[in-house]
Amino acid sequence: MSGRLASEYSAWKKLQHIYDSDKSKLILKDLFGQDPDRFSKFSVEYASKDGPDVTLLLDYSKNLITPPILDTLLTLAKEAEVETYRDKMFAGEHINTSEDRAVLHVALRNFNDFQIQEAGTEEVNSVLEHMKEFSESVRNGEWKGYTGKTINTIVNIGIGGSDLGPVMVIEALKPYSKRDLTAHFVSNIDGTHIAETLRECDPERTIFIIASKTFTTQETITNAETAKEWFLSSAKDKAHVAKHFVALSTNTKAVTAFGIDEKNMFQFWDWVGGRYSLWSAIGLSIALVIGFNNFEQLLKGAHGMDKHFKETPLEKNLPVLLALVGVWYNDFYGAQTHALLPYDQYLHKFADYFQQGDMESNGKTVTKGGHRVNYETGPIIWGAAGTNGQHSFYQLVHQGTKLIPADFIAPATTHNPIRNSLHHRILLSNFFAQPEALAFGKTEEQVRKELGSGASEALIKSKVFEGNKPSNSIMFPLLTPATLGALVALYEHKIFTQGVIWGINSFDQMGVELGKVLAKNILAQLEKPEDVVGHDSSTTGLIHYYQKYRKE
Ligand SMILES: O=P(O)(O)OC[C@H]1O[C@](O)(CO)[C@@H](O)[C@@H]1O
Repeated sequence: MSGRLASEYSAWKKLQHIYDSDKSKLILKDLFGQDPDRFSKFSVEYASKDGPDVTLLLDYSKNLITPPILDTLLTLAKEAEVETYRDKMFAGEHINTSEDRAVLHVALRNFNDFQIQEAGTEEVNSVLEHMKEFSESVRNGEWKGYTGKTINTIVNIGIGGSDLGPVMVIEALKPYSKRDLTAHFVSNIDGTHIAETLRECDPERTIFIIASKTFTTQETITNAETAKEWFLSSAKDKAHVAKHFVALSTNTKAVTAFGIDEKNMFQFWDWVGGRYSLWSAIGLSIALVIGFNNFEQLLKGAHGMDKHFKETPLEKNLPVLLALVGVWYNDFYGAQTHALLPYDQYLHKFADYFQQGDMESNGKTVTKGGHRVNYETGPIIWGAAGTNGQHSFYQLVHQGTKLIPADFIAPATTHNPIRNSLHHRILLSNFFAQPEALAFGKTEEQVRKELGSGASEALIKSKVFEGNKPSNSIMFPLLTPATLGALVALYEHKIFTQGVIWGINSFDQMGVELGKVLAKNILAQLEKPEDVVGHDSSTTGLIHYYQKYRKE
């Protein structure tokens, strides 16, 4: 984040040299064969120092690295001043330089621990208190709708960071949820999303949570207005809006202009990036569904990981290690993607969440200093919950031509130990087997032996697994709120570390602006064919096609 080109660091040059000269020697089978202690050398167990008990095991031994490569990667982190920039972030320095903002999602889960100087941080606790009061009164039935009935449905209307975090966490922490409170999430501007959701809502028993940092996002404001119209078609009196609409935002003026009472507004601050906001008022739907105490556990779990990131030497620092092995594949092996593969159905939205978290943060081409990078930055993030992925895209991961580094994530125990944990044992056997198969493969010799003499050469070749595909494995005892908090913070800090190394600003998102501006212009031209001006022939042709069929 210094804005320097990563390729100028001497450690970067050394890594390139090692890659060029040693690549063919980096064979996992051999590396494990040569060193029986490889697992203990390349794994770290994290244990929270205070707060709720969280332990996490990171096994990064199945990576194409040796001790000298890891040392050089650590030197790279030092040269890029990861520690300095980390400390600047925690101190509230304006490391989001393009927007001149601090980056302080860590202050949302700080519980007065680190000293952070930035306007607004002193208000964090009172917003948490407001969230507590509100969520408890809805959950215990004190909060009543306009006809005096209790609330049984919440609808969060938000998009991107004002949607994905709460969706992911509520899915992940379902075992802790109040089962008689239904949560819906409306994000897409496609009217289908809100229409289908409203079909399932009773206006007398529904609260709409309008979640938007800026309160100007077209999708969110349009969906919120539609929800208000729908609500008022039953409630009639605008005064009832106060019982059914709340806002999560930094923009008081726009919230009140929309018609939401300021006392029903939950504030946050410009130093909370959208994709880092689930810990803020944006987490209100989480607190409503799992209860405030569990929400607080989530925050405390994340704080434990913040402490670890801030205080642990780089060589034992989980986010740093994940970041460094990621850089190794992304920048030297030319890997284009990184798969997140949780073997936990509750984490089925984890990859979706970190698609925004990682790709909106690190999908940049210029450094903070304005130079075009001459290396790869953020990887394409994707994934699905195991074992579903195995029956879909793992074929390519095992035998395709691409190198796909992956993180396998699993809890040692399950919230649903049905049939004496039979399902979980089968799930975990797959979780253990897949990284093993990827790393060690299956040789032609083994295949020949298995198939016997009559097998065709083509069949033999098709059954070979080249192996040597790297992965990390992350395990924890059980997916609790605090563990999830730590896990999410782990990835947040990984993204931060990579951003610092690549010299980019991980905290703006200029790349989403152009499309928004063009869409606004096009919206004004959709009425009549003669209005469609200033476009290329393809765009004009597409709009004309639409105009031929439009009905309204
Ligand atoms: O919370 P807001 O201001 O409605 O923004 C929603 C999302 O839009 C973006 O600005 C761009 O997609 C995201 O960064 C953000 O999470």
